Amino acid sequence: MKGVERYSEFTPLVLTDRTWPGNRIDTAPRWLSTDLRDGNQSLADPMTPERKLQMFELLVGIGYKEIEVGFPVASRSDYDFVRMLIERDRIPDDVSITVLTQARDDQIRRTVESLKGARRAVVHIYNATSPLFRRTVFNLDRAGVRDLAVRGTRTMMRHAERTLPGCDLAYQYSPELFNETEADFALEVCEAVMRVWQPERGRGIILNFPTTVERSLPNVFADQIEWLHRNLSHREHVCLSVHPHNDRGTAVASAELALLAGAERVEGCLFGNGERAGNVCLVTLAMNMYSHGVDPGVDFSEINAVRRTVERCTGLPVHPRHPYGGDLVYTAFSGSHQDAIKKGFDARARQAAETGTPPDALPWQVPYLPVDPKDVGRTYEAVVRVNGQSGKGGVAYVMSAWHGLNLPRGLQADLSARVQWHADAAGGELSPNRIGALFSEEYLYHGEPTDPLPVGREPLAATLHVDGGFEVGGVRADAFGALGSVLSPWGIRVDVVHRTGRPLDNDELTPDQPVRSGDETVIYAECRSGGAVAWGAGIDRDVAAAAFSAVRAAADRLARDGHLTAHLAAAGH
Ligand SMILES: CC(=O)SCCNC(=O)CCNC(=O)[C@H](O)C(C)(C)COP(=O)(O)OP(=O)(O)OC[C@H]1O[C@@H](n2cnc3c(N)ncnc32)[C@H](O)[C@@H]1OP(=O)(O)O
Ligand SMILES: CC(C)C(=O)C(=O)O
Ligand SMILES: [Mg+2]
Repeated sequence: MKGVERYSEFTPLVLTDRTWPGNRIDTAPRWLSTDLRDGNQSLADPMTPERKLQMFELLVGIGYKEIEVGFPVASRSDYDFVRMLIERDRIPDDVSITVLTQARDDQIRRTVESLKGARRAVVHIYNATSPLFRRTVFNLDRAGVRDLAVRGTRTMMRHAERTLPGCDLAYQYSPELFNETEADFALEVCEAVMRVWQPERGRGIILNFPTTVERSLPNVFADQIEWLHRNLSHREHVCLSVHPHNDRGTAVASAELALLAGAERVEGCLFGNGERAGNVCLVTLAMNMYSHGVDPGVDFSEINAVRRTVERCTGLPVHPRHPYGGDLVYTAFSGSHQDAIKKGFDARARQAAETGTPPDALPWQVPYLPVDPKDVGRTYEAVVRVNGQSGKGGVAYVMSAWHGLNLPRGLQADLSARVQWHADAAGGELSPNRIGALFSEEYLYHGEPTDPLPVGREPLAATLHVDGGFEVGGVRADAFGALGSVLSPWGIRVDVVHRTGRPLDNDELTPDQPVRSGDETVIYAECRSGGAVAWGAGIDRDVAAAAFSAVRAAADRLARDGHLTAHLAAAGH
């Protein structure tokens, strides 16, 4: 690509004895949501006070205990929002709010004032430390930039002592552009800040290391974090926090590798809102942990509701492919995915029946679905959607999940071919209702139950597949004999009776016009005559009527194709 020569490789810190690759994430970190600060400051139309409050309440409801609520000196409304939370007592006792300020005396004073009356709070000061910013933004050398941080910390402490008596106040410092700062200088600034703050038991400090503009591979960031983790003094009183941005699309990986490397706290936004390509997505991080069996300590069991509120507050849509929360992330359109998903659900139903364990209590092992959609409040119906790329597994899934019908394998293939033809012709997706209607048109008998069978030239033999138990004449009968006797007056030879699989749980059926409505017996008839094969289905509370309808539907199809027997005529039908 033209212009590539204007860019240079990022020069990584060389840490040859790194240990983080062998570590595991087995507990949740401290989370901080910066939706109301970094998220908000990146919006063309910042949130109104009402939306900020909705967002704040959403975050509290999800379980976040540390929430950055704004940059009070940025605007009157930012300041007033902080005041409103405090004065109207909207902050739960176990939640700590954070406010951000530049390392400038006037700003710090006003920021501290915004917290008057708060029971618990964090003042967060930042200044850039990287060579580019030292040169371009501040026109200061290393010592000058270090002094900005030191002076800011002093100003904050002095002012807080007078202004915030009785507030359980914590301090956070961020060397902005940490990832582009020489490691020794980032450490020097943090150590200088700590000499002022004097961390000790009960008086910790949060040192927050941002990839303000993500520039390197995540493993490089992890090396930087492990180096700090080893070299920071007062380590037991330092909460080592990270604040990844997503400019290279690897913010989640940066955060996760940083946790392996010693980070204890992560700052980010829901669905990755935030400056440019966003802050790290807190939903993805939490759900990645959850899907490994680690409780993230925050609750996304109603992910659609969370998404709707975030979209309303930010005015930004969540992408349909966004991990865990997008509209399409639990949906397969393609045949081989659908086949595997259906088999996974079938295996789960079998395992539940065999072990007497409720399906929800079984370990989650369904192909192509990294988490159980129900765990985030999504449904099973949408995991399969059918278009021209779908196969028989997908069609069978729709018939089972939406219509309560477990089609035998041969019928799955037969219906699938028809569905595919229609999907291709229509050029898009076929809805479950459309597939149900197709099934009904193709395989159900819609005439009078007493209509005679059509007359053909060859004998008619039927293999019957029965879904649901049945009785004949009030007696629970042997399936083969019973159905044989039901159909023999019609001159139909019943070869074999199979049982099809158990339908999915009824609560997985939607009330939206399913083909099967209740406790009927369903019989599928695979009828052969003169080498031709056709399928029919019958659904009825009366097993004889179901069997007749199924065979009759199949016979109609054979007759249309000219294959039915003279022997039916000879039998008087
Ligand atoms: C990576 C991040 O997300 S950082 C957070 C960014 N968020 C925001 O900036 C949102 C809120 N900001 C604002 O509303 C405004 O920028 C204000 C109110 C904070 C400050 O406004 P102003 O003083 O009018 O202007 P501005 O932001 O351009 O200030 C730039 C000055 O601050 C200095 N400065 C910038 N950042 C810092 C910092 N962290 N610490 C100390 N000084 C800083 C600059 O060097 C510059 O100084 P100069 O005027 O001597 O050249
Ligand atoms: C204020 C700091 C932490 C920040 O948002 C960043 O560097 O991205
Ligand atoms: Mg940021």
